[in-house]
Amino acid sequence: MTRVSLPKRAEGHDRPPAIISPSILSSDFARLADECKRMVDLGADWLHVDVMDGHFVPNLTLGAPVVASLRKHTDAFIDCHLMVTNPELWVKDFAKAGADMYTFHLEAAAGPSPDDWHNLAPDSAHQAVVDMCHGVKAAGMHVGLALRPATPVELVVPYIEQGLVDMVLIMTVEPGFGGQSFMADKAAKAAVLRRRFPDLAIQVDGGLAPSTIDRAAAAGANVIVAGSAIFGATDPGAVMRQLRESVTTAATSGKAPH
Ligand SMILES: O=C(CO)[C@H](O)[C@H](O)COP(=O)(O)O
Repeated sequence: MTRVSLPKRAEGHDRPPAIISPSILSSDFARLADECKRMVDLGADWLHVDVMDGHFVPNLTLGAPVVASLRKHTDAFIDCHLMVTNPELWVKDFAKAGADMYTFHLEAAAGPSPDDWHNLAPDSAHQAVVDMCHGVKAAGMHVGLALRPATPVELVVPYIEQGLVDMVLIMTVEPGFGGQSFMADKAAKAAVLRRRFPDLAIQVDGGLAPSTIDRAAAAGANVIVAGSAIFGATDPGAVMRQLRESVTTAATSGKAPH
């Protein structure tokens, strides 16, 4: 059983509520527990933990032991983004550490070779990805499926249709580093999913800020990850309120996602 349920779409809204998930990649790791508490006190819904293995992406961050330490200091929903090859290796460790969401990359789960995802058919589910989804669920976490900027969004549809996925993460920068520029055309992928799946949690990650959020909100994203824009602000609470307001306004505008 997952520890916390995902919030549901309210009547009159065209998507589930806004969820703001500050990326701790931009925090002071030496003061991680305090930084996370500060974010939650200022209005963060989730805490986004970027796990990088130096292989799937050219950067190294942290693993399950850090999540386990953090869990001792917070009850907040811990939203883990695994930018790793072989994501199946770490499912049990992250579940034991207290992670709530385990988001892995379709490209990493599709097969042993980094290019295997090119062979996925858009209209059928691939067994390795299905097995990953079942494994994460069985371990008691929510299932997130992430896409690199170049990966077509249609590839995730079969897994959503089969009820295997709780959230899709659309990367709006090349994964690996905080502080990059937002790719607006990648945010538009959210509209493809939102038109078909009004209740799906759709996360966007990379370059989100008050200056870019409207594009992601118009496309139908509701889970917003932001690192540098929140941690680098003099008033992080105000930034989180702006991000939330943009998503809520778009969700009740009656306009089709675009
Ligand atoms: O996944 C990530 C990088 O791979 C980060 O979560 C993301 O880039 C957030 O940082 P910023 O908001 O500064 O772009």
